[in-house]
Amino acid sequence: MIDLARRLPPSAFGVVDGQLAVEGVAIAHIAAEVGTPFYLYSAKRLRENWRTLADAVAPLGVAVHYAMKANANRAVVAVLAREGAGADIVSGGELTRALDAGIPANRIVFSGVGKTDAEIARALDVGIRQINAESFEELARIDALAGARGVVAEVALRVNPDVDAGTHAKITTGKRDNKFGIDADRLARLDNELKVLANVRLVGLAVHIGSQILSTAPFAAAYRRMADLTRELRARGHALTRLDLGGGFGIPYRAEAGLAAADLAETIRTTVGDLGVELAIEPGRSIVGDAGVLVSRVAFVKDGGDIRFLVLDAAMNDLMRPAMYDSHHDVVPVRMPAPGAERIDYDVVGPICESSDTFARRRSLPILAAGDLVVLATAGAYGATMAGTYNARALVPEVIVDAGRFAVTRRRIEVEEQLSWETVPDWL
Ligand SMILES: Cc1ncc(COP(=O)(O)O)c(C=O)c1O
Ligand SMILES: N[C@@H](CCCC[NH3+])C(=O)O
Repeated sequence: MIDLARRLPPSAFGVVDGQLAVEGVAIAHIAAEVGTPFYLYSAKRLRENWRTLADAVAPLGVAVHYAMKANANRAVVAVLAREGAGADIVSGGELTRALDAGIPANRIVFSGVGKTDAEIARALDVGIRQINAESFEELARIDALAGARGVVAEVALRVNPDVDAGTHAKITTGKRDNKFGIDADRLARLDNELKVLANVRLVGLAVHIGSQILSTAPFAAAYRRMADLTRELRARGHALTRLDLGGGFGIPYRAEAGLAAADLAETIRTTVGDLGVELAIEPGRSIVGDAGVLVSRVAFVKDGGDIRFLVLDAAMNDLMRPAMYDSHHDVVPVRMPAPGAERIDYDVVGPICESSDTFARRRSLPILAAGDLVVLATAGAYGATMAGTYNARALVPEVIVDAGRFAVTRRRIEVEEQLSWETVPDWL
């Protein structure tokens, strides 16, 4: 129905009085109160995405651990916690945020190649469900820290299955030359390693091959590999009862189809469904991606001769993905153009002094003027969590809408406040 807004899910985004609205609330109204740029999330869409995935895998008994790195906003995680989400965390900070949102410790798993002693110790102290260890070195460290506490740590071993996920090179994680997990053919070492690690109980294996994967084939290959390895290790006497299948389920950023939850469920069923283990997945992007947009105002329309630049007040520090991965985000004007209105090509850029501060090149859009609002669509995942303060910019606010109400869930952190984070030593 909104022809410009292919990536704005109609259950959350619509047009009211010729203006883009979220859950019936005019985005221009929120922008007038909050100031631009800001992230805007729909609680309704978060719940919808959660239920679509959780319901699809429920018949297989799959636990869903939301990957906090995609969006760790307090209100966003609280919405998911109330839906019954567990969490996949990669830092002590994410542990704090997961617990704060009300996710029970026994539904939290901890991934990551470089966990610190303090992070492991805290995870053990609060009693999380499982640590996903990524190396034999980490296994030994967990053993020592668990021993010092008189507890036995439940650990899954993340395996690198050497599967090409067919995604962007910067977000692939399951190839042998990636830093993640232990090579499957080095698992033979486990038998001896575990003999001397009395404070670690190996409960299962874990895998995560990358992000924004749009076909089931790489998942099927990785999951089959995990099924084989689980059987092999069991045959060697390891009592494995769990298998963590990771996340990575791709969503549409342009015209492509996302990975359907039903297809994922079917892939899980046919590859690991009969393994007799507790299964889990770790979705991030597929839960929050299309539930959020970045709202920005046009600062200038600059005539650059051959190129017309749409200079926004949002920049790469607010939404890093285009600069980092050349990723596509639909740019959608908040005021709907008249049918048949003229369109021209713009390079959509931010104000930062880097050429990579470019959201889109040669993007066909209706004619826009300084002061107009636009949204960058599909920005709910890896948007605010990857934002920074480059060029001494403010950290942008985050706003959540639910059933016709909106609230600023993180306020803008102005540079004056950022100054208070730092001191100048008096001996300098
Ligand atoms: C271990 C782990 N689990 C889950 C995820 C979530 O991935 P996605 O947001 O693509 O679902 C990631 C990020 O790629 C990850 O590194
Ligand atoms: N940050 C990446 C995804 C990486 C996922 C983390 N393992 C993105 O925006 O697409």
